[in-house]
Amino acid sequence: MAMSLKSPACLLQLKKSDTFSPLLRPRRASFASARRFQTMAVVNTVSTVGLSETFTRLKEQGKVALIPYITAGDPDLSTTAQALKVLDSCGSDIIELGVPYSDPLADGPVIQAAATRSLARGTNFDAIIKMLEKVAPELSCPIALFSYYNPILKRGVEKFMSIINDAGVHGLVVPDVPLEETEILRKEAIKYKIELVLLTTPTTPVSRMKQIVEASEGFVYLVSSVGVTGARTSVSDRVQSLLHDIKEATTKPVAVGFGISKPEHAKQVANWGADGVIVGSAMVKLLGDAKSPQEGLEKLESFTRSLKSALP
Ligand SMILES: O=P(O)(O)OC[C@@H](O)[C@@H](O)c1c[nH]c2ccccc12
Repeated sequence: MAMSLKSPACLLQLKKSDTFSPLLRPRRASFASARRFQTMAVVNTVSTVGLSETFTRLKEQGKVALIPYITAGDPDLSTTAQALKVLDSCGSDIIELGVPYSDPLADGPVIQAAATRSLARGTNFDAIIKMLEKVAPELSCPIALFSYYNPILKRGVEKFMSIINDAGVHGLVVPDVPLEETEILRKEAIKYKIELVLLTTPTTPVSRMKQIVEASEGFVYLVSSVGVTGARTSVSDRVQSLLHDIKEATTKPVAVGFGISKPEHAKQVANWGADGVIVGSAMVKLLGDAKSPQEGLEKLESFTRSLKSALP
């Protein structure tokens, strides 16, 4: 669908969008969300498949997944809601939505600043969930929520999984959960049909990488470089050998993140055999630097399209 945010009609289109892509399947739902789903059915909601099925479908089509990350509530939650729709309608295959956290140790300055802005506006988990309950049924691509471990523990693992499942979330990425503690998360995630994505890095020993890929659901997150998130001028060519090693160990899809900020980076990583490409800081920067939310959304749209067109 040719989509531009130039005209207000576009936002109208976004609201009416009932993109029924071949990826759609009746969502698994708890009773509560099933009831909500039935009542919503009249308003052209779309339903999405989960992370691993998305990768399966893309692989059948010889395509590589584009996976943007944005921080919820930056610059505000209503812009986040629109950004999710823009990302969805401009070619994203999975969207990583970050829950802002006060101590984002693995994040570089761009995402740290986004989290600070969002928290300063009063963004909290309940408000994010409320927004998702409204927006998720209108998206044709699945959401993978991104949260640090502490907020999950504070709310209670089972409660957290149940809440995000009811809100229509399909996946969860927790960058700072030690592998030894993933068992608790995994058990509850499986119970609530949430795909728990685990991360492996360039310094992860092969034996530990094998445990991680074995336990990871949805896809394996390969962190491309040591350090924190943030756009790099180039993507380390070590990624090629890391992808090779992981693909020797598993048939699960592998998506690469960290530093990817240009279409040529995305193309390079796809050529090295990645099943998905994750872009965060570069997306977050567009929204954060924009003079207005509208300008941020327009820049997000054209950047997403440029990345998508660089991928098979
Ligand atoms: O920002 P980058 O360099 O494009 O990397 C993706 C990253 O933003 C996203 O996946 C993410 C956001 N916060 C994180 C913390 C740890 C690992 C990954 C992340």
